[in-house]
Amino acid sequence: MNSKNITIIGGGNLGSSIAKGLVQSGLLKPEQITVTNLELHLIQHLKDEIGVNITTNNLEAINNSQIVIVAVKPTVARILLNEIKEPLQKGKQVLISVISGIKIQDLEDILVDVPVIRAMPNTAIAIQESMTALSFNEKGLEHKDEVVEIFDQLGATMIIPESQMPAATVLASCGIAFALRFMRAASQGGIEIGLSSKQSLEVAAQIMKGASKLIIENGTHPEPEIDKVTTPLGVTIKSLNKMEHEGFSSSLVQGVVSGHKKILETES
Ligand SMILES: NC(=O)C1=CN([C@@H]2O[C@H](COP(=O)(O)OP(=O)(O)OC[C@H]3O[C@@H](n4cnc5c(N)ncnc54)[C@H](OP(=O)(O)O)[C@@H]3O)[C@@H](O)[C@H]2O)C=CC1
Ligand SMILES: O=C(O)[C@@H]1CCC=N1
Repeated sequence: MNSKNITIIGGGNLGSSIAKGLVQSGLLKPEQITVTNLELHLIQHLKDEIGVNITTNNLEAINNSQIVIVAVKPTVARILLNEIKEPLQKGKQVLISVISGIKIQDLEDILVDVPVIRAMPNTAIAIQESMTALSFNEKGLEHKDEVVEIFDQLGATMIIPESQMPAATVLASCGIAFALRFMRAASQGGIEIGLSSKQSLEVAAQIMKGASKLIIENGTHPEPEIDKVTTPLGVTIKSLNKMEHEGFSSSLVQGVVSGHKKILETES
């Protein structure tokens, strides 16, 4: 990896987060990373804060790179891919698409004979804590090790068949927003029972970190961990039962399924 350059096309929410994570990881030097955008002033902060190259010239950036990450909105994806297909087909750069709802076949229809990987990360990639799902086309598989090496530096990585990509999009990528909404709701509850807004948020963030680490580091399931907290006749079970009466788990499951239906419509 040390000698390769990466271009990120589309320095928006996710593209900028990927650039930040890459620099923080130390896997590449900032000068090996180029971020492009339609308007340079919108990504000037990346040059100022993390020292990566910035440009509006997609073709030049691609020609100077071996790995190209495309992070534009689905609505402009096809136009963009048609604009950049020539240098990609000539140079055989590895193309990593984080665009949701655009299948490998759609990418291959435009980019003939190019190694293609679909990656579905979340914005915690900026701090190397993403959950990233990866699917490869046949040529992309030749680059599996180096692509996994990159995303392993940026959090946890899961290789999945592309048929699971809609599910991974909802749970891994949208899921960080679901978790943050839980955090906000918990902290609002905290304020109502007497903690300051600052205290509430600090507590809510730390309980989520603690809960995550318990599961990730111990390899256990949430339910036995919940059992350890629920004292008979106690406070926790009173709160949990009220939450469940109000549809807590059910609303989360339905929300996830609803997002899945939406992405399946896009991918069909
Ligand atoms: N945000 C997230 O958490 C996640 C997003 N994704 C996917 O990643 C993609 C990007 O999402 P997100 O970062 O939120 O979107 P943003 O709109 O924040 O970022 C996309 C950026 O690409 C720029 N852009 C558009 N056209 C071009 C072009 N031709 N050349 C260079 N840059 C261009 C846009 O500029 P302008 O605004 O001026 O149009 C914008 O700054 C989407 O396809 C999304 O589905 C996947 C997983 C998680
Ligand atoms: O909301 C969206 O459509 C994108 C895809 C995954 C996360 N954000």
